Amino acid sequence: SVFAIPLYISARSYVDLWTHDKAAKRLNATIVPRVQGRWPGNIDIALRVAKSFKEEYVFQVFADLFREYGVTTLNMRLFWCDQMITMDENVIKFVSSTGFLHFDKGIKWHERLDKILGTGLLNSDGDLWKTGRATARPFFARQRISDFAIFERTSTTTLDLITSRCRDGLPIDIQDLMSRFTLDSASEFLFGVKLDTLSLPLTVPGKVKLGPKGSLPIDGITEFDEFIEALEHVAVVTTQRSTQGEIWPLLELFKDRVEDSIPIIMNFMEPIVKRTMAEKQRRKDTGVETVASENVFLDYLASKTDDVEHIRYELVNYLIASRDTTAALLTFVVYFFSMHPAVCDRLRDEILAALGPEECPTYDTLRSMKYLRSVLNEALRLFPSLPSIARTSLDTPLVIPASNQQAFYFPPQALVRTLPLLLHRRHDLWGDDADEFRPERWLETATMEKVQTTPFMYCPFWGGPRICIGQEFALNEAGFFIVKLLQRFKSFRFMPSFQPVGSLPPKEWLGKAGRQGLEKIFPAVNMTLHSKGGLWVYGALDE
Ligand code: HEM
Repeated sequence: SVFAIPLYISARSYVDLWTHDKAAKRLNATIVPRVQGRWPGNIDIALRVAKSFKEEYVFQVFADLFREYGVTTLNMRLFWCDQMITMDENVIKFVSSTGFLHFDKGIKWHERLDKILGTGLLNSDGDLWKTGRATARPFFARQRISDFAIFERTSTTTLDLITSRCRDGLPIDIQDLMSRFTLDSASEFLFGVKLDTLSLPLTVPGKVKLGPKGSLPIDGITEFDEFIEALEHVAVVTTQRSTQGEIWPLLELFKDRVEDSIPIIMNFMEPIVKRTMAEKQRRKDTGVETVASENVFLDYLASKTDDVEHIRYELVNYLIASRDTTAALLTFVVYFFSMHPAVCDRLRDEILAALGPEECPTYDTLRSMKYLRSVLNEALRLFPSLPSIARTSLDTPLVIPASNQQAFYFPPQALVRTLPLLLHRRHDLWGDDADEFRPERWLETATMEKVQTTPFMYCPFWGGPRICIGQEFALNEAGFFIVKLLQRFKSFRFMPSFQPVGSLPPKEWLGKAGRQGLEKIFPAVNMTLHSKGGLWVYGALDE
């Protein structure tokens, strides 16, 4: 029986490949080039991917594989199963948009994430997704998300923290601060609760260690740190599971690695949801028909359903979807300010000309600031907060239009990992300066025309029916914060000596091709993109 297992796997794989080759021929389509590893099941490739995620520049392994095969879509065939990777704008268009109905998140996604994301929007498929999206859509209408009062409160607290550090002549971990800023803003918007994580003790310069994503205090953790650590641990484990492919359940045979984190996250949410449901009941008993607050997502959800568990999951989904993504965008913008002072100056000029040193932006002023939008676009181009988005094809084989007049055969139940990060850096689409941070490109007719005719060459918010529902909210939040930031600070200096040990890019990166040779930080992925060890910067006040 020991020999029967590998024999069965090899035979099944052989039959699969033969069937796919035949089907592709019948449909007059091309087989997606298959990676030829040295070990059975391409186990060497799986190990190479896992190692690269830990040690190399972000998605280096995928970029290398595309280069080695000279293509933009590849089948890695990990553990004898189809696993596509693509940075082809036409394939991404099909998966997200024109062929939307032929894909879902897939069984493997659900195995990895169901325990944490449950019935929430980010995690759902089919009718559950349709209902969740239709329920949430009116809430994200323009008039609700253009109320900037929350951003004003949280921005002021955040800026005061940077100011006080700066007056002491010390740097601050912007990534940590942005996570708190977006968590406090999101929690007010989503649950109507001021979590006020900005008022909890900050990490102290020089007294930090490398955490799962950013910096963690060397000594003692607070309840907030425990919650954040649990959220981050889940992100780390689920990302590792995706790189381990089919074998992750085997590696967790004796212990589910998110088992301890989930109760911490749920216990954090429990009292918030319970309070809202009790308030709903109280209002009902006294004959009040209206919701507690029109502008709070939890109240809105509670008016639509009594399913407490679903509401809890929905909140976790929105919290995860909104916090780290927007925090990543803001972190990378400040990183670029520190690397490109001229961009920071030009943006400051635009802001001060439009609003002076104090006035808060409105929805309309934000729209009118073209350079601000260019800076956000450019940061999301080079560092899309979600650098990889996966889908699985349903039960029918597909013919997918790809670039270069090709049509690819896609087998049923195949995982496809789309890679906006690599797509956004393709020289053939973005030009020879694709790896450079140059917001001016967004003001040039050539770029705008290209993006208009090839919209899927830029998709930081994904596309099609599942495009990010919080896109407007995120751009308003980020735009608002940057305006306030540059009204008070004139420049930022990256302070590598304060980064925790093991978080800086290795010396060998210097001079390497692409962004790898330019980077002063170590960009890494745990669900969302982040800077390993945080981003310690010193802000110079305009005084
Ligand atoms: C810069 C910030 C953001 C970026 C780059 C971003 C990007 C994305 C992307 C790429 C997706 C598609 C993911 C997938 O289908 O697997 C997505 C989905 C989603 N985003 Fe965002 N997002 C951001 C901010 C936000 C905010 C602020 C919220 C909520 C207030 C939010 C809520 C969601 C939700 C609920 C989904 C799932 C939508 C669905 O499946 O129908 N996002 N986001």
